Amino acid sequence: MADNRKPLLPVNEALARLLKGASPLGVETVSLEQAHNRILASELIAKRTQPPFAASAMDGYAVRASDAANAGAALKVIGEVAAGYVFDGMIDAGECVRIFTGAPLPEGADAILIQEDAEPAGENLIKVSEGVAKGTHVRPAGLDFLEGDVLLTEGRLLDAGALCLAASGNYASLPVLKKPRIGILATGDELRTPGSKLEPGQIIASNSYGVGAIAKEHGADIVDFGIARDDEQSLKQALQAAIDAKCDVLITLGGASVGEHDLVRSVFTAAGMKLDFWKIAMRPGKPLMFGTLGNMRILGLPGNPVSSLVCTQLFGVPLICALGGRSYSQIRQKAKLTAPIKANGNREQYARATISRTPHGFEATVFENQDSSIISFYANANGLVVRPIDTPAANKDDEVEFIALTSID
Ligand SMILES: Nc1nc2c(c(=O)[nH]1)N[C@H]1C(S)=C(S)[C@@H](COP(=O)(O)OP(=O)(O)OC[C@H]3O[C@@H](n4cnc5c(N)ncnc54)[C@H](O)[C@@H]3O)O[C@H]1N2
Ligand code: MOO
Repeated sequence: MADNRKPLLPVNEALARLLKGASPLGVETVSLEQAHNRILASELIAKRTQPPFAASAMDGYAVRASDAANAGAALKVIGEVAAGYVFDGMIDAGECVRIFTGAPLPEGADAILIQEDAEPAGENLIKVSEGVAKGTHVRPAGLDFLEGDVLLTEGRLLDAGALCLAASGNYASLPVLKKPRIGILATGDELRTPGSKLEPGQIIASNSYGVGAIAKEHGADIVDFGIARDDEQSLKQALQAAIDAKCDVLITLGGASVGEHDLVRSVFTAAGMKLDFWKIAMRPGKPLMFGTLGNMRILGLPGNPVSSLVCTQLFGVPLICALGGRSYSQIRQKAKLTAPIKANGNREQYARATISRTPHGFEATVFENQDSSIISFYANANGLVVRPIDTPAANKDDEVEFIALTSID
C-alpha cells in the first residue's frame, strides 16, 4: 500500500518545482496571418516611414494657407491628385489642387481646405467659405512612425493592433516563439469517447476537452493521444507516442491516485520518468504528479474532472506560459461571502464559486458541494475561492480571496 500519511507538498512549492528551468522553446518565422496571438521573439524595427510623405487627411483642396486664410478668397484649381498618385507640378500663389484623403501634398501647398468649406466659383475656380491655417488637415511624413523606430518590443502578444503595425512597418512574416506542444492522454478502462453508447460501468471521457481548451487558450498546440487502458502496455505505448510526437509536455488524466489501477506513476517511472513530486496539499488535486523524461515534462492530473481542470488552471497554465514566453500572473481579488462555509482541513482549497460585482465590491457564493466530480458546478463557476491550509469555518460577509476564471459581470 502506498503511504498516504506523508506530508503533502504545499502548492507554492509544487509550482516552483514545476516551473524550475521552464523557459521559451525557441523561435520560428511565420506569416502575418499565422502570427496572430503568438509572441513576438524579437524587437521589431520599422522598415519604412509612415506616412512616407506629407498627406492629406481630408477630401478637399491643397492650398497655400497664406492664400486661403480668409473667407471670400478665390483660388484657381490647377489639377487633381488622389491617393496612390503624385501631383506633377507646383502650387503657386492663388492656386490650389483638388485633393483626396491619403494623397501626397503637392509641392507648395501647406494646408487642406475641406470641400465643405469651398464653393464653386466658375470654371476651375473655387471660393473659400471658411479660412484655413497652415498645417490644417495635413499629416506630416512620419506622423505614425519613422524608419528605424522600435514598433514592437520583444515578448509582445501579437494582437490586432500589433499585427496591423507590423504589416505597416513592411513585415510579411514575423519571428515568433514556438508554441509548446502539449500531449493529452486520458487513462481508464471505464472511459469512452463522447457520442459512444455506454456499457454498464462505463462513462464518457470529458476531461481532455476542458484541459485542451485551457491549454489552447494560453497558446499551446494540442496532440490528443486518446484514452489509454489501465494496463502497463497501453500506458507505455501512449508514453512512447508522446515521445515520438516530440511533446514538450504530456498531460495525463487519471490513474494518479493510490489504487491498484492507478498505474501512471509506476509505469512511467519504470519507463524512465524522473519523478519530481507526487501528491500536494491541494483540494481538489491532491494526487498531482510531476516528472520529466528526457526533454519532456509530464504532468499527471487527477482523473476527477474538476481536479483536472483546476490543476490545469493552477499548474498547466503557468507552465505553458513559461514555455511559450507568455506573461502570466495569478491575480487574487477579495470578495465577501454570501453564506457561511466550512473549515477546509489540511489542504489549500480552490472552491468553485460564483462571484458577482456589487456597488460595495465582489461577493462570492461558494457551491455547497465541492465534490471534484461535479463538472456542472465548475462550468457554472466564474471564480475559485482560495483558502489556505487549515482555514477555520467562515461566516457570511467574511472576506475571502478568489481567482477569476472568467470575466465577472
Ligand atoms: N484511498 C484513496 N483514494 C483516493 C485518494 C486517496 O488519497 N486515497 N485520492 C482521491 C482523490 S483526491 C482523487 S482526485 C482521485 C483521483 O484519482 P485518479 O487520478 O487515480 O483518478 P481515477 O481514479 O482515474 O479517476 C477518478 C474519477 O474520475 C473519472 N475520470 C478519470 N478520467 C476521466 C476523464 N478523462 N474524463 C472524465 N472522467 C474521468 C474516473 O472515472 C473516476 O470516477 O482519487 C481519489 N481516491
Ligand atoms: O483532491 Mo481530489 O482532486 O479532491 O478530488
